[in-house]
Amino acid sequence: MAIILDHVSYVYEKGTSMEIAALKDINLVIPDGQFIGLIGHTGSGKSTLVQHLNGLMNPTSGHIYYNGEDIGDSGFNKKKLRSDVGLVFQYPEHQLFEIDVFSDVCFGPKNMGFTEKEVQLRAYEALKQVGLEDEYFYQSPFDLSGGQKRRVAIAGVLAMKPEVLILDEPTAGLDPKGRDEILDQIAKLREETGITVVLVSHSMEDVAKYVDRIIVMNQGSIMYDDEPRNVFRHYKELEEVGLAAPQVTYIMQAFREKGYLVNADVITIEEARDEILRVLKR
Ligand SMILES: Nc1ncnc2c1ncn2[C@@H]1O[C@H](COP(=O)(O)OP(=O)(O)OP(=O)(O)O)[C@@H](O)[C@H]1O
Repeated sequence: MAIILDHVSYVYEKGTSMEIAALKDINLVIPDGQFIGLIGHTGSGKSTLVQHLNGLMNPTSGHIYYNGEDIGDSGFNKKKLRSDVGLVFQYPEHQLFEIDVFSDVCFGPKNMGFTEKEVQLRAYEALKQVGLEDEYFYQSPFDLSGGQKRRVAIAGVLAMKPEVLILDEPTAGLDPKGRDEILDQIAKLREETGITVVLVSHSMEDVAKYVDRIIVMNQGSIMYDDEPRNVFRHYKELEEVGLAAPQVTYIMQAFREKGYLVNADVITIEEARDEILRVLKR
C-alpha cells in the first residue's frame, strides 16, 4: 500500500509560449506510515507535486498509483482519493468560513454523507487530535490566533480520517512558538495514529528532527531523497541551490575544520552537544 509516482511530469500553460516545466520526470514511492519532509526553495515545484498526490492536478505525462490503482484511470474514484489523501493548503485558515469552529470541522465529514452523530464524533476527535481546547469549539474561527486557526483547518481535514496527510507549509507566517507547537502536534498525531505525513517546507531546520526522510526538490526535479543525516552531508550542494542544512551541521563542520574528529551527522542541538562533549573529554 503506497503512493507511487512513475515518471511524472507537469507543464503549466502547455502548448503556449509560456510553458513552465514544474515537474520533471518524478519517480517516488511513499510507503504507508512514513513521515516525509518535502523541501525546496520557492518555485521548485513542491505545491505542484502535492496537488498531484490527491488527484487535484493530473500529470502532463507519467502515472500515479494509489494502493496499486492508477488514479488517472477513468473508473478511479477521485472523490474517495481526496478524503483518503488529505491536503491542507498553504494558509488554510483563509478557507474557514462557518459560524463556529465545530461547524467548520464538521463540514468535510458532512459532505462525505455520514450521519449527524458520526460527523460530530469525527469533528470532536479531530479537534482533540490537533490539541485545541474545548473552550474554543463554539467560538468564531476568526477570533482565534493564527496558530489556533491553523489547527482548526488541519482538524477539518483530519475529520475525514485520511490515510495520508499532506501539509503545505503548515508553519508559514507563524511565530517560532506557534511553529514549534504545530510541528510537535503533527509529530504526536503521527506517532499516535501511524498516518503517513508529507510536510512541505522550505526549511530543513524546521523539519529535521521530525521526519524519517527528506525529499529535496530543485527546479522541478528531485535533487536528494534520503534520511535527513544523509541529505545534510550535501550541505555545500544545498547551499548552491539556495537551501541550507540545519545550523548544527555547520557547527559540527567548523569543529571538523579545526581538527576535532566529531561525527558531523547530527540532527538536533542535543546530539551536537553530546558529540562535542564526547570528543572534548577524550
Ligand atoms: N498556476 C500556475 N500557472 C503557471 N505557472 C505556475 C502556476 N503555479 C505554479 N507555477 C510555476 O510552476 C513552478 C513551480 O511552482 P510551485 O508553486 O509548485 O513551487 P513551490 O515549490 O510550491 O513554491 P512555493 O514555495 O513558493 O509555494 C514555478 O515556476 C511557478 O512559477
